[in-house]
This record gives sequence, C-alpha cells and structure tokens, in this order.
Amino acid sequence: MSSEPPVFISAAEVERLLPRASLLLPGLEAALCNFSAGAAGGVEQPLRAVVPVRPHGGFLGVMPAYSAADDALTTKLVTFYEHRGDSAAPSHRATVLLFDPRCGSLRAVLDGTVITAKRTAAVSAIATKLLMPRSAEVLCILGAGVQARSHYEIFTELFPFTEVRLWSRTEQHALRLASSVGGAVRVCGTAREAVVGADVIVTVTMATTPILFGEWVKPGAHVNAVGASRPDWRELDDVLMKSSVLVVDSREAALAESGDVILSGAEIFAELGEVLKGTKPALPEKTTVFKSLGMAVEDTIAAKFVYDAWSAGN
Ligand SMILES: NC(=O)C1=CN([C@@H]2O[C@H](COP(=O)(O)OP(=O)(O)OC[C@H]3O[C@@H](n4cnc5c(N)ncnc54)[C@H](O)[C@@H]3O)[C@@H](O)[C@H]2O)C=CC1
Ligand SMILES: O=C([O-])C1=[NH+]CCC1
Repeated sequence: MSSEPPVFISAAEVERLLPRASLLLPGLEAALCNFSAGAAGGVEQPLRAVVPVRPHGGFLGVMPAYSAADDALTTKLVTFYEHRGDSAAPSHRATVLLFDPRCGSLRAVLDGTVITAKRTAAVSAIATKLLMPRSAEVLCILGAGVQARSHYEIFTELFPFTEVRLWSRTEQHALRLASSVGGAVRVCGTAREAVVGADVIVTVTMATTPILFGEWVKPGAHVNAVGASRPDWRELDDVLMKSSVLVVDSREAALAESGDVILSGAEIFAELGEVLKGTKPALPEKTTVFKSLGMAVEDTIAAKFVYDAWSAGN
C-alpha cells in the first residue's frame, strides 16, 4: 500500500482516457444489477446529501459509494446552480475522489464533470436499449447543454435513428449544438414540434416546471427524464407520469428527490437494475419513462475505469 500523494486527473485527461461513454456500458450494467440486488449485490450507496446554497440558487451534492464487485471506493462532490450570474458558466461542476479501499488512503482526484456527462448518458442508453419501441426511428432531445451533447453522442453511436430533433428554450443554444455535432439534426422551434411522433425522447434541461406533456407523446414511446433532480422540480407533467410505465435508477432516491415522481404520485414499476436482471419485464410496447437521478456507484465505475486507464499508461 503506497503512501504516494494522490494523482490529479484533469478534464482533458478524463476525455482522453474515456473517449466514448459506451466504454462504460459493461461496468455500468453490472453495477446497476448489483445495486438492485440489495445487500447481496455489494453496493453501499447512501442517499446523497444535498446542501442548498440558498442565497446563490445553488446545491452541493455529496455522493459516496463502494462497489465490492469492483473493490472501488469513491465520493463525488457535485455542485449545480439554478440561477447563474454569469450565464456562460457551467451549471454543474464535479470532482470525484477515489480511495484505496484496502486502507482508505486517497489515490486520485478526478475531474467529475466529464465523468458525470458520460456516465449519465450511458445509463440512459442502457434504459433505452431495453425500453424503446422495437422500430425506433426518431430521437428527440429537449435541452442543449452538456447532457444534451453526451446523450446525442452515445445515442447516435448505438442506435440507428433516421432523424434527430433538438429543442432548447434558447434556440441559439440548439443551433450551436446542432452545428457542432457533425450529424444531421433538426432544430425545432417548439418542444411540441420536436416531441410529436418521436420514438425516444430525452429531457436534459434545468426546467423546474413541466416542459414535456403526455398529450404530445406517441403511445409506446420511451422517455429518458434526466433533469429535475429536486423534490419540487418537474420536467414531465402528471398525464405522462401517470400513463407510463415508470422505471427509476433508485426507488429510494426517486421517492426522496424526484419532483416528477413525488408530486405526480406515479407508481414506480421497477428499478433499471431489476429490468436488466430480468426480475421485472421491460415492456417496450408500452409508453415508458426512465427517471434518472444519477447514482454514486455510476461515478465509482467511471472513475475506476479512468484511473485504471491512467495507471496502465504510467
Ligand atoms: N440524472 C443524472 O444522472 C444527472 C442529471 N443531470 C441533470 O440534467 C439536466 C441537464 O444538465 P446539464 O446538461 O449539465 O445542464 P446545462 O446547464 O449544460 O444545460 C441545461 C439546458 O437546460 C436549458 N434550460 C435551463 N432552464 C430551462 C427551463 N426553465 N426550461 C427549459 N430549458 C431550460 C438550458 O438552456 C440548457 O439547454 C439538469 O437538470 C441536471 O441537473 C445532470 C447530471 C446528472
Ligand atoms: O448524479 C449527478 O451527478 C447529478 N444528478 C443531478 C444533478 C447532478
């Protein structure tokens, strides 16, 4: 066990060592199954602590996890700010601390922003593979920030969509993202125009009231609801929440943190890990919502992947 000082792995290094979010898929699938297996799965992950920074419209989330299957121990510290003085600044910033699980010494401090973007999109892709209709052609992304880009990247890598639609409250942001991704993207003037007829919908906004309405959603479509991670924030309306089969990453987190789940009173059908393991059916012919809040163990898997790649090169 070394007494070396911890290494620092910057955002640029994380990008180099983890060039595609899809590299995380096997590790994340195993971790989701282990998480949903309870004590037998060997994932220790308390509900995250979230500290409001009220005068500044911000939050600090503390996300520790240990995965016995990976023998990996991490804590992510993530801040997210609703109202920003400087609108060009990122809304989310994160750092992951990776410890030596044998003795508790700190091995690495990793930029967590790229990790958060990639592991979240990879988990949405896992849900989509299981829950989307069998002949999905049209992808719709609502939001044009960091998560919109990472979701675009992995979804167009993994699935053969014939059309990608993008909507952002600020149209300029959607146009900027569309012109930088290198593939064909239709920027829509309204969320409704983007959603109607779409087979797979991703909501990745900082909205606090619904931006996606059940009456727009094609029966049988699959929705990845990634934003609205506070108990009083919404992205989806009650109609959609109550008429869909609802899959969550963590039941405990959804019932404590998700305004879409808590305020709609929608019933949770399954955790994603249960669907992956086959203990709950996927039901791709139904309208499905995957409510993602983000789990610490996802960061554990991604940070270990990056650290192992860094170690292999050093
Ligand atoms: N489930 C998970 O694991 C994670 C979820 N998130 C959540 O995903 C969402 C997107 O995160 P990022 O892309 O990093 O943020 P970002 O700040 O890069 O992008 C946010 C997007 O939402 C738009 N927006 C802001 N306020 C809006 C409103 N009231 N109505 C409609 N659009 C609005 C912005 O114009 C921008 O396009 C956030 O809610 C964030 O908290 C982020 C990380 C992990
Ligand atoms: O999992 C995560 O890192 C987050 N979920 C919502 C805000 C940040």
